[in-house]
Amino acid sequence: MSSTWSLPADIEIPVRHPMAPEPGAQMREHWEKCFGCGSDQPTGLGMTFIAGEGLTVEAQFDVAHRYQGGPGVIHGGILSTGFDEAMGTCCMLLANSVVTAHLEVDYARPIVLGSTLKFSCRIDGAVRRKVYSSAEAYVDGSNAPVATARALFVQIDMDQHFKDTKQFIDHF
Ligand SMILES: CCCCC/C=C\C/C=C\C/C=C\C/C=C\CCCC(=O)SCCNC(=O)CCNC(=O)[C@H](O)C(C)(C)COP(=O)(O)OP(=O)(O)OC[C@H]1O[C@@H](n2cnc3c(N)ncnc32)[C@H](O)[C@@H]1OP(=O)(O)O
Repeated sequence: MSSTWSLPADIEIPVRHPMAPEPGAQMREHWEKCFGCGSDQPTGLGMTFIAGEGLTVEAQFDVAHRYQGGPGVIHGGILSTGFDEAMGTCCMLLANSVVTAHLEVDYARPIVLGSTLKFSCRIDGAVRRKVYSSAEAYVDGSNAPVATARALFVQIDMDQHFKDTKQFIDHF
């Protein structure tokens, strides 16, 4: 796998928020209607997240048959959604609201339907509102990643960012 991705020279390691879940504790969903993590989104991925040490998060979901791309294997867009959600949730360790500005994925192996797909994610650093993250995906029983990803998230003001879609929101 190769990538042209590089981190900026002025990157700094941010501080994990003191109110972030303890290592080993579950990370909460950020929005119950979210396709990735939402408990009120029955057709979604139903991802779950465990806070790790430092600026890390472990995530997973089961690769249901409806996520099929080619015969018997996951759709690449579903895999990238999993990365997006897992790395975005990792940014919640900073207690910031973020959206994805850039996401890139290297697909190394096909992922068979019925697998449990696991993600190891970390925050690599931050510059101003920018939070850089990277992650690997694994399937059960393998130590070699089936895919890797890197992403840039940008901190937002929630009221401002969702000002034109408030009709979909009833609790913030
Ligand atoms: C729809 C789902 C929403 C989910 C999030 C909801 C709530 C958030 C709450 C908690 C978050 C927790 C967990 C998140 C979990 C899951 C993750 C799912 C997230 C998504 O799935 S979210 C949907 C897809 N996402 C978008 O819908 C974004 C559309 N977009 C924009 O809304 C703007 O584009 C924005 C806000 C990104 C920036 O706009 P802006 O005006 O605020 O700021 P600006 O442009 O100045 O950029 C500031 C600095 O970022 C650099 N920069 C920007 N873009 C770059 C790029 N592509 N490449 C390299 N650098 C980039 C600039 O160069 C500058 O850098 P510098 O500081 O060095 O000048």
